[in-house]
Amino acid sequence: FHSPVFSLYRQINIKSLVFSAISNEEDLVKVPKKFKPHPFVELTVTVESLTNLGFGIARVPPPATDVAKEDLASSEVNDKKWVIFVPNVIPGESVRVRIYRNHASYSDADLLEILTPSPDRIEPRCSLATVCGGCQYQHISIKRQRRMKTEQVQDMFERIGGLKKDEFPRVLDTIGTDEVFEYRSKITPHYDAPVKKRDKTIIDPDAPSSLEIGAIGFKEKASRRIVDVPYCHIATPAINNALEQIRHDKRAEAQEGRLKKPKKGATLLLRDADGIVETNHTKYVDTVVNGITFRFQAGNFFQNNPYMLPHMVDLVVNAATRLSASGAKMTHLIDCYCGSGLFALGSSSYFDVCVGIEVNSKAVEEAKSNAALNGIKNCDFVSASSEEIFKSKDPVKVGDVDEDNNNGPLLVKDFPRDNTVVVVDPPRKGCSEEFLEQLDAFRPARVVYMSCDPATQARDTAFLVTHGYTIVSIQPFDLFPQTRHIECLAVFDRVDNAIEKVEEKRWNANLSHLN
Ligand SMILES: C[S@@+](CC[C@H](N)C(=O)[O-])C[C@H]1O[C@@H](n2cnc3c(N)ncnc32)[C@H](O)[C@@H]1O
Repeated sequence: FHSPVFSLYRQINIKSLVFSAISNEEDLVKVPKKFKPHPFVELTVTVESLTNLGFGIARVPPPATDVAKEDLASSEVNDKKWVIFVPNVIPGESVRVRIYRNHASYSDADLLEILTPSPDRIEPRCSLATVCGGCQYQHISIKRQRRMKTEQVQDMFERIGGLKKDEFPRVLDTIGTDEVFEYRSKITPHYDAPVKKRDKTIIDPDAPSSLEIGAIGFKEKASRRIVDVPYCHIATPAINNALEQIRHDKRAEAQEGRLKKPKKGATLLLRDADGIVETNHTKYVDTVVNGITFRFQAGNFFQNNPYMLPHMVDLVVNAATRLSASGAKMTHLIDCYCGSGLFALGSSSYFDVCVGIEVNSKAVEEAKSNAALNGIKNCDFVSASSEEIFKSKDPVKVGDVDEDNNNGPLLVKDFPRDNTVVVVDPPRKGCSEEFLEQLDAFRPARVVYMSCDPATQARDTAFLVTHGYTIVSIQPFDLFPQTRHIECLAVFDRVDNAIEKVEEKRWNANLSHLN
């Protein structure tokens, strides 16, 4: 197993550097030294779970000098156990590892040997899988990958969302398509600053030298170094067909002195839109999702798994269009963080009015053009931060409202809240408190929350639940098989009289505190 960092150290005789070599957990308990495994120590550990970055978590107990052996099982000692992160493992596996870096409260280790492999361990398809940071789970069966994703979401809603298991519906099984390789429609390989390559046959030191690009690929696991990736197994075949030529052309540009920024590294773009691979960020590409054509700049945000994408839109539409608990029909949709209009346009035929808001003005232009391109007249898009949506004094401009309901300008804050769904799909950092407070002040009948980071989604869930929303469903899905990434859709319905109920709960809590 390749070691990402400290490979130089590893070339030295490691054993000779370890002054108190510890061979396994049992020995560690006996070693009379200050607890913190020394770098280069080899240990046998059992993997308990995975971090959200896909590393295995193992813990070793403090040595016997710190704690009596009979107390080792106590929960207090459990808290004192030293945490070790190991790549390329599966919970339940017993593995042999070597520490290579100590942090204040945990260590990073290399995987040396798998002693008890998990029944879910499989041979990775890619020969770079243990090194390349692009995939974390190629050694795990897809069934187990998806089960782990469900468990991780459940854990985050309990731990970060502060919810008790019986206080919210069980997280649904992670769904995904059969395309678990060759699905990714955008990759962005990097290379570091090119180095000078001198022709060794020329003796003159001032003779011109050409530039040479080293690895072109993705960052190594737990390192900033780039791994050369000539073929990416999760990228679409069209991307892999183009990749060889693009790598060759870039290297030729460097050698012939044609690079635009010869002293810098760079990131390349390969965007596959329905089989055509675009490498220019500003060129427009077309892709069709559920019968709607989306035209956007190749470098702009667009969901990267065309196989899962139609299902993702269907999930949002199904959640958004259900009747409310009191039987009300949803007629108005607000798509916050709307990008080039995926959810607003994808849902538009089920609603009277849809409005999207997006901070990237280029994406808003695209969303408006996409509405026109598809003959959709009931959608408007606003270029502003989502925090502004309920403050907006600009009337919503949609064909049907202007022509048929000539009742004056329609502002978003005046949407009928009992018939309004707010879809949110924020970046990884989730929604700001300012946005959530406005959402709470508007109090739509339903919130449909799409997230690429269930940790921040769980945090925002805590806000919604304490502000009178109930969780209808939590559905993770596998947008990026073989990787640690989890996409998750959580649906919330407003509980009528919730404010009174929340106040009542707070009041009771205060009373019980007094008792
Ligand atoms: C995860 S993407 C979702 C885009 C779109 N829903 C889709 O699926 O194609 C998040 C989007 O939020 C936008 N964004 C980030 N912060 C924002 C903010 N404060 N207000 C509005 N949009 C924001 C980004 O530009 C990006 O387009």
